[in-house]
Amino acid sequence: MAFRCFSSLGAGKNTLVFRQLFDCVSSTYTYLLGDATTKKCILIDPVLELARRDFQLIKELNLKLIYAVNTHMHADHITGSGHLKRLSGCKSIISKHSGAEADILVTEGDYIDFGNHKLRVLNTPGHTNGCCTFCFEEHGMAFTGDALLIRGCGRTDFQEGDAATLYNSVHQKIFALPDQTLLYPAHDYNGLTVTTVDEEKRLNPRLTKSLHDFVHIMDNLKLGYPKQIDKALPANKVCGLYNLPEELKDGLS
Ligand SMILES: N[C@@H](CCC(=O)N[C@@H](CSS)C(=O)NCC(=O)O)C(=O)O
Ligand SMILES: [Fe+2]
Repeated sequence: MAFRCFSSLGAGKNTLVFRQLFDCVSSTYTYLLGDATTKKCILIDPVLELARRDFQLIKELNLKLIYAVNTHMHADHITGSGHLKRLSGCKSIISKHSGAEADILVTEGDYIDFGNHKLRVLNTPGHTNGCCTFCFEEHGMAFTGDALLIRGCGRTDFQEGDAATLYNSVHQKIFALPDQTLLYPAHDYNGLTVTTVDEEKRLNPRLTKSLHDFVHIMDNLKLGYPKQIDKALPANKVCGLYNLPEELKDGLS
């Protein structure tokens, strides 16, 4: 399977290991965040079919995976969390409002620690009830899941989607972050990799509108359902290990 990989070190802090990884099938970004000093690392939004790729990279970088974190219960792909738990012994994390099982359930104000670094959890519902944005204040970064996409946002026509709730989440939580905050989404369908709070406040074609107009836009997107939704939702409710396709069961034990 082909995939793109982008990598960089965090500005001015040589203890951060950061990789943006991509799944071409679902256009999902997986983020590897590691602490070079303690070797502890986490993955945000891993994809089942690429869990071995991610684990191999972690081993090559001499890191130890401690958490597989999901920004929400994904509808378009099966999370790699369950497989990574088996491969590495890490723990899974998701919002307590997601309706999904995980080893650790988080909510607003909680922190996800990895070595000398930590992410602050913001609840940003609207695409789903359990959508979180993870703020990495030390490096001016935030991982927005499907709440905010680059020049777009998560759809609100299934799971517990609610356009007004999403609008308020973005305006009150994500747009309240410093303007230069780098925003990393869970997907991009146009080849873009990162944006900023300032860019989206000025240029997002949906979220620059009034609440009324935003709701109208979201009610009329007319998107096709994600191709993998029927297998992804039941699997992701239990960390990705339910009803796995036969070909993916090989090598999991
Ligand atoms: N074609 C893809 C699904 C695309 C899609 O619905 N993406 C979601 C995020 S994954 S739940 C979304 O919210 N999109 C918003 C948009 O404006 O595109 C597939 O078949 O998997
Ligand atoms: Fe989603």
